[in-house]
Amino acid sequence: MTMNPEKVKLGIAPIAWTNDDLPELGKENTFEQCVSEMALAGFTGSEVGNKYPNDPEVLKPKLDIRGIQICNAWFSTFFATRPQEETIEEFIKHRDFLHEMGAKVIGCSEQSYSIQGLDKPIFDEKPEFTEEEWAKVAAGYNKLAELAAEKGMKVSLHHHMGTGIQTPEETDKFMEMTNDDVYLLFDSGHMYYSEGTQESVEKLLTKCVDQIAHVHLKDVREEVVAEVKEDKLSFLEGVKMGVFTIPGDGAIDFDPIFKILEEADYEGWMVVEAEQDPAKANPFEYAVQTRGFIEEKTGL
Ligand SMILES: O=C1C[C@@H](O)[C@H](O)[C@@H](O)C1=O
Ligand SMILES: [Co+2]
Repeated sequence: MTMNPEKVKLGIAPIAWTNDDLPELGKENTFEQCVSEMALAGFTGSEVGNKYPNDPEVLKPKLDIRGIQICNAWFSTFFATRPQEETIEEFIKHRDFLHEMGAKVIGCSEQSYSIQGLDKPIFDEKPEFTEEEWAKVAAGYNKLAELAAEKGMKVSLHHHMGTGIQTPEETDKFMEMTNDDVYLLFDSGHMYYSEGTQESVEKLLTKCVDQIAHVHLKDVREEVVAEVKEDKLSFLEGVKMGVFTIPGDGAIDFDPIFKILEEADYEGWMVVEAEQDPAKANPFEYAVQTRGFIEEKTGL
């Protein structure tokens, strides 16, 4: 199976070098080492990490010289629990920064009541939204889509472990409740982690594929998921133990994932986002390994 390199671009996230959610992981890795190794491993896109210069005039030349483009950056929304204007105000700043950097997509996650950064068992205490909260979230994202369109950009929702939009049913509900200009950021690792089956990943992907604006590729180590469940561990404890890994190194079969995207004529970025402890999983070596895996599977 081959994917069209004119349509599908490959990026990698800085989270494997320095983890912004767990800053002690990879604190020794510098911004320049990170982006140099991304380029050396054969990637042309990156998301934005905390160590990246936040002035586009400083950041852009440092990426241009390495042949790297910014394709997205995480944005947290709080529509269920805070006044809409608060999220909107922050979103406009974020949108304008990404627009200046040349990105076309803004990947957002609804973080009201999220436990992803808390010391709570990830499989037992995820939030559930009331119908009233769902309505606020949907209205908020419809507004973000309009604001993104002002700059020719797309807003996309990242379904995420430990949030109110984690499972296939919740993701589906979100997509049904929002307008057609609200897109999905599909993350293979989060869907597999939530449901534990290849089938659920493929089913959601097939159902939503025409609404996907951005893809995060990550794999899952099933034996670590079992420990997380058994010992009632938090999301970040799971990350430290290696619940996520690079595509090709875990339980997920990526052949059907690439096939579904290709058959739907997916156009956009696929970003390897495999957060692990860099002391145990050398980020450059893992980047090179997964770049080879993706080339073998897709021809990209
Ligand atoms: O897109 C993501 C951003 C990270 O901060 C997050 O926790 C990770 O798991 C992810 O998928
Ligand atoms: Co992700």
